[in-house]
Amino acid sequence: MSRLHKMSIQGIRSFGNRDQDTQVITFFSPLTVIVGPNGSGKTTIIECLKYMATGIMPPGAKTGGAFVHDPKVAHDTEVRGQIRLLFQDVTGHNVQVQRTLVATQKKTNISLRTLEGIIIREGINGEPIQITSKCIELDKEMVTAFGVSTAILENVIFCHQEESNWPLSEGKQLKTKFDDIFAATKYMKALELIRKIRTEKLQTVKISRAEIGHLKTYRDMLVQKKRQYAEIDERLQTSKVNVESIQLKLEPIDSRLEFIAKESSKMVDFQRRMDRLTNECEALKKKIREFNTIIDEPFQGSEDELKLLISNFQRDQDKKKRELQDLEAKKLTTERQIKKLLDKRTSDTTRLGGYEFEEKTI
Ligand SMILES: Nc1ncnc2c1ncn2[C@@H]1O[C@H](COP(=O)(O)OP(=O)(O)OP(=O)(O)O)[C@@H](O)[C@H]1O
Repeated sequence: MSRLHKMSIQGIRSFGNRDQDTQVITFFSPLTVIVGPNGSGKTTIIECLKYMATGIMPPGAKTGGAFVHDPKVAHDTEVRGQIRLLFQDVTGHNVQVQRTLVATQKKTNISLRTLEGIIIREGINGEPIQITSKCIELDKEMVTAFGVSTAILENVIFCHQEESNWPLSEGKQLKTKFDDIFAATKYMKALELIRKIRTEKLQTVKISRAEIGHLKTYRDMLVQKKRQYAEIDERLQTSKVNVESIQLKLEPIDSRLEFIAKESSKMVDFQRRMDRLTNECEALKKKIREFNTIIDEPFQGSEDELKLLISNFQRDQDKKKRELQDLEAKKLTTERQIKKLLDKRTSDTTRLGGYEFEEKTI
């Protein structure tokens, strides 16, 4: 449970803005009674507590600057109102908060501005940790520290005396207050949102169920495909083993086939040679037959004797060729001599003709 310890007020309503005007209120447990004559500042203390806890100023304070000590009363153009509160938060740690307001006297009115607040917390070892915080964040921090909602702080705990009769007000107003206090509006909105989200989620569930149905079919198909794949893979592995053993068996067959191919190629060459030789043989046989028709008396001797005979024949032929060549050379020489003699006879005949002509003319 949170608990108030002390609060100092300076420059708020009737509390002056000088240092010596600062008032410190110490709160007692379980009860603190604030007693004083009218206008002495009892309501101001409650307003200060409410402002510190919630950041909510009394009605009209923002526009008129009536919450801060009046600059006219202080005979100054600017008055700084400062409240400090020391309390124990719901976790049992001491927290010190400071909020500052500045009221400036303008020509016709007073303007009000809020300075950044300060929170000082106790660290793990009791050392103070200071955090400067923007007003809105400070308000949230205070709600957390007090462990009480803003609506309860505003309408129940620090309720302004002029508004304290709200439990006796009309039904609608009363409902609004209760809605505020119990944050019913938020709950209604939250419920509405939950219903909306539920509908959406139900729709999603419906779609998801349909998808699950499809996915189950796909999963079954996948399982079946996987099984088929495993079977095929197993068959493939067996086939691979078979292929390997067949390849091993094929190796000698391959080398045998290679050998056969080489032999076959040799055979083809041999066949070609044989064909060629057969043709040559046939041609020779034909020639022999032709020779046999020419030869009246076939040679009866051995091959060597024939070869010798042929060699002698050729030698005779060569000799005769040489004799023929000699004779032809002689013939040529004789022909040249004849030609010379004929030429000489022609010239002699011509000369003789000339002599005969001379003789006749003489
Ligand atoms: N802006 C201001 N500057 C200076 N003094 C102010 C300012 N606003 C209000 N006051 C003074 O503060 C006092 C009001 O104090 P408060 O209402 O807290 O007294 P109270 O003790 O609650 O009185 P009551 O018993 O009548 O409710 C008045 O005396 C008023 O003149």
